Amino acid sequence: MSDIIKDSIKTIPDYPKPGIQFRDVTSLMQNPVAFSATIDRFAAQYQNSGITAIVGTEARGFIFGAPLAYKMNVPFIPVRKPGKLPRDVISQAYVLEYGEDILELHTDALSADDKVLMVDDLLATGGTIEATTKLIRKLGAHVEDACFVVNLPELGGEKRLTNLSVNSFYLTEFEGE
Ligand SMILES: O=P(O)(O)OC[C@H]1O[C@H](OP(=O)(O)OP(=O)(O)O)[C@H](O)[C@@H]1O
Ligand SMILES: Nc1ncnc2[nH]cnc12
Repeated sequence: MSDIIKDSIKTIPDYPKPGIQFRDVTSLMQNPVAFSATIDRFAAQYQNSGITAIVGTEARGFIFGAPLAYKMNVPFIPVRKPGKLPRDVISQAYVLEYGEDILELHTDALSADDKVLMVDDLLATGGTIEATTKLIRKLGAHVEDACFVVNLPELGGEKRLTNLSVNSFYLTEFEGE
């Protein structure tokens, strides 16, 4: 069956390293019908969910998180790579499918009253979203859910989120392709 979201995502073999099948959402963003369908499907999933803030992780989490926050009329909170946020921050180290890094969040961005939806383009090993979950919880806020355009089930991120007691939602999956 044709799926406008999955069909609009290109796969680039051996990028950025040999053995990685890179699922490229820039081709989805180039297609306005696919891009708006993506944001509309996330918004439909979370309408009436009581979400008070959306957290998106640099860089591709910004691309989907900011329009969703606009559509849901809630704040958009960026989680950024080190040294990019100007006020007081908390930090969290993490490991990726092809490297390692640190993520940061402004200390005044969230409070204990917040019910947070995390948004990213893709779930692979789950390292990025686990680090983002830890940052949000360090501020005392509640992680309500995580949503992704793409899940790569073979890389184990979904299991990692289950272990963290975080519900997850995906628009499409690539498995053995
Ligand atoms: O589940 P994981 O194994 O953590 O991988 C998924 C993360 O990797 C990619 O970001 P990347 O760190 O490549 O940065 P970018 O968004 O700046 O391209 C992607 O946008 C996710 O955030
Ligand atoms: N295979 C992959 N494709 C696109 N982005 C990614 N981020 C981590 N793994 C990825």
